[in-house]
Amino acid sequence: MSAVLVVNSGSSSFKYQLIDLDGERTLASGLVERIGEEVGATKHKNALTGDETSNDSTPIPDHTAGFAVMLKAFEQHGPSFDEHPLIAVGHRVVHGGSEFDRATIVTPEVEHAIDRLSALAPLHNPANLAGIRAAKTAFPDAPQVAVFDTAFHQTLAPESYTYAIDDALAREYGVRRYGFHGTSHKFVSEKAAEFLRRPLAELKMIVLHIGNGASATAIRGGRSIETSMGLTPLEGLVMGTRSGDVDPAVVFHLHREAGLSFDELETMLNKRSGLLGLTGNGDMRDVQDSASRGDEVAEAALAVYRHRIRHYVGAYTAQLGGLDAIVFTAGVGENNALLRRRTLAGLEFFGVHIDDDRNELASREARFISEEGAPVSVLVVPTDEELEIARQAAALV
Ligand SMILES: Nc1ncnc2c1ncn2[C@@H]1O[C@H](COP(=O)(O)OP(=O)(O)O)[C@@H](O)[C@H]1O
Ligand SMILES: CC(=O)OP(=O)(O)O
Ligand SMILES: [Mg+2]
Repeated sequence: MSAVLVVNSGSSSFKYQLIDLDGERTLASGLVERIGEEVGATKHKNALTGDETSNDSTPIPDHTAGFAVMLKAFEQHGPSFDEHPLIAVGHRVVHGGSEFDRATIVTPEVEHAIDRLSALAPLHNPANLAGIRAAKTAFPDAPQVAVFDTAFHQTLAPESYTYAIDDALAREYGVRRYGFHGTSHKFVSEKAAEFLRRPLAELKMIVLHIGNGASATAIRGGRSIETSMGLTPLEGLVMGTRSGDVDPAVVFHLHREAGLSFDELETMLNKRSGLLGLTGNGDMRDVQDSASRGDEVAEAALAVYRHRIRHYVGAYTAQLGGLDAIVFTAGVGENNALLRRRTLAGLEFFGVHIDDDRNELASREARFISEEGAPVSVLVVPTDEELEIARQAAALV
């Protein structure tokens, strides 16, 4: 028995999964939301019995209180930690800066580094740290392992991670591209190679992780060589609420002309842009539904969204010097067939041929959506960041 509890903390919520690595089974999963609000909301599912519970009447002032609620759910609805003793708690940590190129056991120094990197990921790192501290209190005997979104992208070459700004300033303040969603890009690229029955070492691929947050990564021989998110998870693709690429002068212009403060602009670009900014709704399902009903604003927003993805597919094909596979993953990438088809339409000239029947097939398995024998394999590969975190945590302890 080797169970790992995986924790993915956000500022006002956390998701968790208890994973048994013998056979890689999820034993339980759940969600604690609305931390700090008047009342919290929790869900817990015992995957062994199918028993599901939820509670949305108890206030949850902070992550430590959230952990107590989670522990109680395990006690009341199982499975029990006595039968599935924890070998580790694995934490998703969004920003690991240049310090971490792999998962690591959380020591006081590591905690300190995650705290210091909060300046570069103010929305994510403080929450990740709160989760780690709560887990230490709840499970004092289990090693805590931090698995960083940035780690997989530490293989980027300087010409790919360097912003062409004042070098001394950039060095002093750690200004460079770091890249995110690395745990997912790594998991999905390995799974794609397995599915294609080809060694990862000889594959050139582009992974499109398109969820609420979205990023594209070019992977050559299993190593990340280009990725669309940058210093923070704001750069690159159009997202649910984030703008992705903009000219930085947009910030100066709106500061001077519209009188918006830097804090307001940061919030605008991170939380009120992307699909939400363009259409008033940040959820792809809703935007897609509106577009299907003929809403022109929604259709125009989707055109911007697809255009940006194609931009990266073209750029990354050039940087890879060829292309074996394009892989779609995450909430939108796995589920939105129309978006996949329209994004890659017209790319036959470089070997991309989508098979409409394969593309429309809904499935939870890795699958081809390109035509049989097409020069570029286009795949959908469901991501599983929690399983990858559990694997990396177990490998360390
Ligand atoms: N069946 C679906 N069709 C289209 N979009 C979907 C579908 N299921 C989920 N999505 C979209 O996926 C996004 C969430 O993706 P997810 O990977 O869960 O994001 P995150 O982990 O960043 O919260 C939402 O925009 C949601 O609308
Ligand atoms: C780093 C990041 O953008 O994460 P998410 O997609 O979960 O918001
Ligand atoms: Mg995600």
